[in-house]
Amino acid sequence: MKNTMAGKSIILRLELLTEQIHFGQLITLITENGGDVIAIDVIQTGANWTVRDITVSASEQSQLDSIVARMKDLAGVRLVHVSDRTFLLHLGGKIEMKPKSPIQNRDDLSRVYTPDVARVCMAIHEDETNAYKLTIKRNTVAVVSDGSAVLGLGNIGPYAAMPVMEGKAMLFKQFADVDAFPICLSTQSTEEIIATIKHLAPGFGGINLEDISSPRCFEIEARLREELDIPVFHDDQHGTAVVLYAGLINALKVVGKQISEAKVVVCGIGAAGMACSNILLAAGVKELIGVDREGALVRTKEYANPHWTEYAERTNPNLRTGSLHDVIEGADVFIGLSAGGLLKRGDVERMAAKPVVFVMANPTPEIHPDEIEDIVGVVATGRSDFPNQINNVLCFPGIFRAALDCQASTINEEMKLAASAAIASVVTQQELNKLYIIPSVFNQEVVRRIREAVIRAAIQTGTARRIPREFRQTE
Ligand SMILES: NC(=O)c1ccc[n+]([C@@H]2O[C@H](COP(=O)([O-])OP(=O)(O)OC[C@H]3O[C@@H](n4cnc5c(N)ncnc54)[C@H](O)[C@@H]3O)[C@@H](O)[C@H]2O)c1
Ligand SMILES: O=C(O)C[C@H](O)C(=O)O
Ligand SMILES: [Mg+2]
Repeated sequence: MKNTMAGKSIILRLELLTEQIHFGQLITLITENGGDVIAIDVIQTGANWTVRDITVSASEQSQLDSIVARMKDLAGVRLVHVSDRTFLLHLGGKIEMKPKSPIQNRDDLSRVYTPDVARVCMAIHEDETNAYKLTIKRNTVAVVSDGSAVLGLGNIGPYAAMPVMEGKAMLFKQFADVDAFPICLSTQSTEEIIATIKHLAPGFGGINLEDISSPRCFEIEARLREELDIPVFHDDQHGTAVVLYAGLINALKVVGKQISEAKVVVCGIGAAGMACSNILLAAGVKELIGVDREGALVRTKEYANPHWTEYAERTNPNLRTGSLHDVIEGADVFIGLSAGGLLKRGDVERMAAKPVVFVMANPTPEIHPDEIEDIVGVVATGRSDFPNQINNVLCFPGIFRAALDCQASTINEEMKLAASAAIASVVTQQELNKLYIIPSVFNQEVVRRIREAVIRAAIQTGTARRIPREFRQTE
């Protein structure tokens, strides 16, 4: 399994004093440290100095790191900056807003803006449901984070969370043509987050909560679901659960096990771990053990986190106690939604035969798949650079496409289960194998099937406020 991780080439901007350093010395330094010079661009030159961009690639990040470190020590060289393709893609942000039609003359101006726009405003004032017809609401989702649990990076704050939220907005647009706005809030107060989202809801057809740490995320979502009439969906909980269940349906087929007989250990009972556990219980898992920082969650213990106490009531029927290392013995399925590096090869060796190991912490999984590939039935991660990417990106574009198209008032359990089944169904029986349990996000069937299945579920459960044309005859 090859890890083709992005970022193995960098661009070094160097200011060189030409009397002190020869270009050949730089090339030697780069090649001696395992790098290849891909391109050299002259940016500026003076009488005895020059500024150049040198693009260097290497097979390992550590080689690039040592090239950068040694450059810094060279006399006559000033390292102006180092950028890589990933950073270049982020310069100035990743998305922009564009008008749908140009404003070319006064007539256009008076229609899109005052005075004519006033008639449209009044049409909405008279009937607020017209907002779905006459504003961006029908196709727009707010991706809202407080920066408190960004990927597996933790509480890095709202500014640092923006690249992830911009990325989600890109994915919404590319995969499902949903217009999404990244919104990062400078508060981590539950009440302030709830109030802020309620105040900004009028312009949106849905709210995608993202990377808000547990347990606050549970109350924030529950209150907003109650108080708003548009879908509120905490992606780290439900998007992850939908995709996890889709992956597990297919992984269990590969290893020939039944979900009702599988012993499942979930590590990290935060936002994602809680929702994934809930979907697994609903799907019929009987022996489910949650593990977090205090070891296996068990009802004979007291927890400061009331969600863990409630969780322990519903899980761990055999009252197993101890660390992850202790309770993983004999498990058929491991699901990691905690932090990088927590799982050891020795733990996987002690699982049942043909174990299913979903190590979904981002960006660093609980164990590197290469370390266990030879001893697992199926291994999956959350990343796009390994096979079997169990990532909520497979769910959120399609589920919101469906919710917007039928103006769903909420996204309920039936809609989520329909989405899981739709994702799993994209992989045919003939295609299914250890390295292909879940479709690629680039597979266009994914959004199409989720949309269809979820709209049907919304219509059947009465949350659809609009029946899209193609569903009208058949319902
Ligand atoms: N692949 C995906 O689609 C996907 C989706 C959501 C979250 N995730 C990943 O799952 C992880 C958790 O995300 P979240 O949103 O649930 O965050 P969270 O902060 O709500 O939950 C993380 C949980 O892991 C626990 N944890 C952390 N370190 C631990 C340790 N050493 N031992 C035991 N438990 C530990 C925490 O106590 C917490 O309960 C992150 O790495 C995130 O990137 C992946
Ligand atoms: O953003 C992702 O790649 C998945 C998920 O939302 C996460 O928080 O890790
Ligand atoms: Mg997330």
